[in-house]
Amino acid sequence: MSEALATLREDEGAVVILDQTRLPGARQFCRLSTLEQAAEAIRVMRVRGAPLIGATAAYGVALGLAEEGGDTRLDHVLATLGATRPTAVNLHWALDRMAAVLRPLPAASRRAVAWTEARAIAAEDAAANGAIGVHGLALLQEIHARNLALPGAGHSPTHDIDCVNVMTHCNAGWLATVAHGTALAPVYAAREAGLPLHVWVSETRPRNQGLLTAWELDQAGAPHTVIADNAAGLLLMQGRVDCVIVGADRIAANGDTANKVGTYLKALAARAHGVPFYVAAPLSTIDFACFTGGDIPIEERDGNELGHGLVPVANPAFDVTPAALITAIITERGVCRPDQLASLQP
Ligand SMILES: CSC[C@H]1O[C@H](OP(=O)(O)O)[C@H](O)[C@@H]1O
Repeated sequence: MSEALATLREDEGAVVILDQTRLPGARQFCRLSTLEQAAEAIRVMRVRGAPLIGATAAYGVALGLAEEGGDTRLDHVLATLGATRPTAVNLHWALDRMAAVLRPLPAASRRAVAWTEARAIAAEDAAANGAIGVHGLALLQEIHARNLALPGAGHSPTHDIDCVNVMTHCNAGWLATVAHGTALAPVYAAREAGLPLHVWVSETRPRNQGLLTAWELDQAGAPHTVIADNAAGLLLMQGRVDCVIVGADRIAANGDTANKVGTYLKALAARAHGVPFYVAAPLSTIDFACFTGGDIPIEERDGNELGHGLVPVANPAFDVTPAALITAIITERGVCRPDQLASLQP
C-alpha cells in the first residue's frame, strides 16, 4: 500500500489522517494538531476501526501534552479521548498503555515519550495485522485445496469452485487499521500469493462501511461484489460462500465478540449452512478483563445516522457474536478456537 493511501501519519508534531467520512467519493486528508481535533476525528468517525482508533488515541495523547504534561492535564487528555467511543477496546487499551508509560515520568518529559509510545503502538499494529494476513492466508489455502478436491469441482451451478468466496461485513481493511487490515489482511495476502478469490461485501447499514471495503478492494484490483446486508443469508444458503471473515471491536475472554451490528446475523446464517465463521483481530482487541460478551459496552450512535430525524430509531453500532458461533479467531500469534484465548493472555 503506498504512503499516499496511509490512514494515519506523523507530520511535524501533528498527525495527518485520511478522512474516512469523505470516502469513497473523495480522498481527503485532515491534519490533527490538538487533543480536541483528535477526539472529534474519532467521535465522528473520520478515523474508524478498532486498531486505528487505538493508534489515533495514542497520538491524541501526544498532541494533548503539547503545552504541558502535568498530572491534571494528563488526566484530562485521557478522559477526553476515553469518552469518544465505548466499544472498541483498542482505544481504551492504548490509553491505558500510554498512562502506564507516562504517569511515572516527570511532566517535562511526557510529551516526547508520548510521541515515541504512540509511534510504537502504530508500528505494532501494522506488524500484527501483517501476521494476521499470513495466518489467514493458510486458512484460505486450505479452503481452496478442499474445494478443488470436491467431486465436480469447477462445475458448480452457482459459482466458480476454483475461486475462494469470502464474505465480510463492515470494513476491517487497511482503512480500519494502521496498515494491512484485519479481516481483509488474509484477502490481500491471498492476492499476493496468487490465490483466486472473490469477496462478498456487505454494505453494512447505516454507515455503509462496506463501501469503504469495496473502495479498498477496487484499489487493490481484488474481485468483489457489494450486497445488501439482508442478502447474506441467501448467498450462504446457496453455497456461494466458502467462509466469512470479519473484524472485531472487542473480544471477551470467553471469545464472545463485539463487531459491527449485523455480524451476529451473519454468524447465525453461516452456522445454519455449515460455513466457517472467522474473526480476525490483533491481541490488542482481546479484553481479558471482560469475561463475556454481556460485559461489552455497545455504542448507541445518533439516530440521525439512520432515521434522519424523521422517525424514532434505535441505532446500536455493534452486536455480540457468541463464541459458540465462531469457528476460530485469527490473531498475529496464530489461529485459535475461542475457548483457547487464555493461552494468548499476556
Ligand atoms: C479492524 S476493526 C474494524 C471494525 O471496526 C468497525 O467499527 P466502526 O466502523 O464503527 O469503527 C467495525 O466493527 C469493524 O469490524
